[in-house]
Amino acid sequence: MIQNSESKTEYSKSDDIWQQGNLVEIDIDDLTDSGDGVGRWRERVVFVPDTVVGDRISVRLVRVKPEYAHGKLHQIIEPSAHRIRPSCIVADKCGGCQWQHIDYQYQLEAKQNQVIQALQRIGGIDNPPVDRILAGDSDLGYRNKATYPLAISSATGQVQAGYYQKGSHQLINLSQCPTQDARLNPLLAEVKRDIQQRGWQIYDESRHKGQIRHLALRIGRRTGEMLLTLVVKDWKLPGMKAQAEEWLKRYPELVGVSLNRNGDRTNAIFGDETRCIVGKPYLREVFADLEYQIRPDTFFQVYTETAEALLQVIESELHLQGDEVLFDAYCGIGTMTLPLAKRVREAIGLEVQSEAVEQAKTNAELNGINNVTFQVGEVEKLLPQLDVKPDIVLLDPPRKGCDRAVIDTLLQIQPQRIVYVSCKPATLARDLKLLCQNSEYRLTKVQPADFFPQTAHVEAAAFLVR
Ligand SMILES: C[S@@+](CC[C@H](N)C(=O)[O-])C[C@H]1O[C@@H](n2cnc3c(N)ncnc32)[C@H](O)[C@@H]1O
Repeated sequence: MIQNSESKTEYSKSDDIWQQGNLVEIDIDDLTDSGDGVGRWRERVVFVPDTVVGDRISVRLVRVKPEYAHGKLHQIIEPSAHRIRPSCIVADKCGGCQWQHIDYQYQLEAKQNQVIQALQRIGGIDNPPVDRILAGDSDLGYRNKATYPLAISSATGQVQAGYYQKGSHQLINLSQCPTQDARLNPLLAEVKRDIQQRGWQIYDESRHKGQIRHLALRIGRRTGEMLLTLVVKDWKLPGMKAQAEEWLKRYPELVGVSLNRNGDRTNAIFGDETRCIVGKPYLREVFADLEYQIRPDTFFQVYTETAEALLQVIESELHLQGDEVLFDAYCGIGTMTLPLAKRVREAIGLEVQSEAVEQAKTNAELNGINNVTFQVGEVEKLLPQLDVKPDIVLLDPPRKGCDRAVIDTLLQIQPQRIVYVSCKPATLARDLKLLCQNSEYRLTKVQPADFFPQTAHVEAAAFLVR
C-alpha cells in the first residue's frame, strides 16, 4: 500500500460520510479532460487528481456537492497497472504536469479517448472517424519553450524559479525540468543566481510591487539557438545590458537576450512590448524544411517534431493540386501557412498579433515564398471582409475555439474543405457540430496528436469536406 502524506485511515460505511474532510474508498475508472481520475461512491462522482484508471484508493473529500465531490488522494490501496514512478522528483506537487505517474502508452490511449468522447458527447457524432494518435519519439525533453514565474523564498530569501504548485500560486523551485529540452536546464539553474546577485527585485503579484515577473527560455530544436527573456513590470533594470552581455558570453548557443514589459495586474505572462537588449530579437529554426525566425513573444508549437508530423498528415490528407486558394486562420508566424503555400496557388494568413504577422512576412521572404499574404486582425472580423473565395480554410484557434461569427461566415462562403486544428477537444466538438449541422460539411477524419506528453492536453486535426 502506497502512503500519501496523510496517515490516518478511518472509513464510515454510512451515508453521512458524504461531507468535507471525510475519507471514502473508491476505484478510479475514468479520467477527465483536465487529467483528474474519476471514481464513484454510491452513485456519486468523485474527482481525484494524481490518480489513474485501475487505482483503488482512499480519498479525502474536499469540495462536496450533493451529486459529486472533488477529493485529495489519501492512500493508494492497490495501484493501477498503468501507474509508474514519475521521472520528476517534484511531480506530485508541481502544476506543470498532471500525468507523470501514468505510463506513456496509457497517456496516449486516454488522450485518444478524450477526443472520441468529446466528439460523441458534445459533437453528437456517433462513430467519429478518429485515427490512431500521433506521438513523437520522446515523452520527455521535448519542450522547446519554458516560461517560469519567479519568487523569493520566505525561508532563505533566495530567488526561485519554477512552476506553481497544483491549484495554487506557491512556487516549486526547480533547477531542471525533465519535460523541457535539456539544453535549457543550465540557464534555469544559473540565471536566478545572477538575478539574486544583481539585487533585482522580484515581482510580488499580491502587492503589484517588484520588477521581474518571469524567466522565459526558448530553443530551436534543430539549430540549438536559444533566447532568454525577462518579463518585467517596467523597463528600469540597472545593469541589465552588462548582465545580458555576460549571459551571451557564458552560453555560446544563446543568441539574444530581451526584456518584455508587462505592467498589468494579470495572469497573462507576456505584455505587449518586447525589446532586445543584446544579440538578436529572434532565434532561427528549421521546420518542414523551411527556415523560420522565432521571437520570444509569439506563438510556436511547443513540440516541434510532433507539430511537423501533424503538418505532414494535413498535407497528405488535402491532396493538393497546386491550383487552390488557402486561408490559414489564426496563422501565428506562418508555421503552417508557408509549407502549405508552397503547394497551392495562393495562401492568405490571418492573425491578431501584429508582431506574429511581421515575423510571418519575414519568414515568407526568408524562404522566397511570394504567393502568400498576411493580414493583421481578428479572424471573426477579417474573414467576412475578404473578397477572395477560398477552396480550403485551415483553422487553428486558441483553446476557446472559433468565434460564432467565424463559423457563420464559413457556412456562407462554403470552402470545399476545412481543416480544424484544435488544442481543446470540447471546443473542437462544439464547432464541428455547428459546421456539420444540416449536412453542410462531412467529417472525414480526425487525427489526434500528442503535443504535450506528461499532461492531459491533446491536439487534434479534423478534416471536413463540403
Ligand atoms: C494555437 S495558435 C496557432 C498558430 C499557428 N497556426 C501555428 O501553428 O503556429 C493560435 C494563434 O491565434 C492567434 N489568435 C488568437 N485569437 C485570435 C483571433 N480572434 N483572430 C486571429 N488570431 C487570433 C494567436 O495570437 C495565435 O497566434
